[in-house]
Amino acid sequence: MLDALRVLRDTASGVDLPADVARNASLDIERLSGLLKPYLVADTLQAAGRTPGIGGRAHALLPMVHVDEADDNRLVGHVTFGRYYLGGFGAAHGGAIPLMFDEIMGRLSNAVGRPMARTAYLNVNFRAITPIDVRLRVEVRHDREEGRKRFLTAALYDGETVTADATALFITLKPGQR
Ligand SMILES: CCCCC/C=C\C/C=C\C/C=C\C/C=C\CCCC(=O)SCCNC(=O)CCNC(=O)[C@H](O)C(C)(C)COP(=O)(O)OP(=O)(O)OC[C@H]1O[C@@H](n2cnc3c(N)ncnc32)[C@H](O)[C@@H]1OP(=O)(O)O
Repeated sequence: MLDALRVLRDTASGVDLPADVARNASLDIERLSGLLKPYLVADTLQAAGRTPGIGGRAHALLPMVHVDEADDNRLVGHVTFGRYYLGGFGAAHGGAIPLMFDEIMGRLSNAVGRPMARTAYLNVNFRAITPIDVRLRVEVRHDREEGRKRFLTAALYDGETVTADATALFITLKPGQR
């Protein structure tokens, strides 16, 4: 369902509709919302964002990063920002890129049984335009750990060009910390 929703999101972002088609589409989307509403649950029970086995953690907002290689301290994956993430002139929105970094760096930070950590900072440099609808490579490194602090770095590549890179600090939550 989320795959279909992603396709809808990209398609809806890319069209310019006549009014009658827009009205009919709105009615269909409202009908779908009505179909799902009886299944709303507490946020601690929802599938979205809490299902690691499903692409993008089943989180509808997240760009889908496919992991190609990973070990305890390094991850290589690929991502394609669809039309939904367009900022302008063929480039991904500058907010979508930190979103992707936070997610994939967070995933490596929390991997291999490391206890849950939260992002304390995420610094992103935009080095070149990040094109939409192009398969990009993302590389993440877990560089070092100092007590509760985990330092990670990441870069996003279009071919050999680094389009953005990031440094992040994740802090391990204390027992009982929410
Ligand atoms: C949203 C959570 C998602 C969870 C998903 C759940 C289930 C899904 C299943 C699997 C998950 C798999 C992957 C997850 C993928 C992505 C994860 C995304 C993560 C996020 O997107 S998460 C949301 C954004 N994030 C926040 O919402 C943080 C708000 N904030 C806080 O919750 C606190 O702020 C906290 C806990 C960070 C620290 O608070 P604290 O009280 O525990 O610790 P304290 O402040 O003492 O800091 C200890 C030492 O870190 C230094 N320090 C702290 N902050 C610093 C900074 N900014 N710069 C430089 N140094 C800093 C201090 O200076 C001190 O250093 P020292 O010990 O040397 O004095």
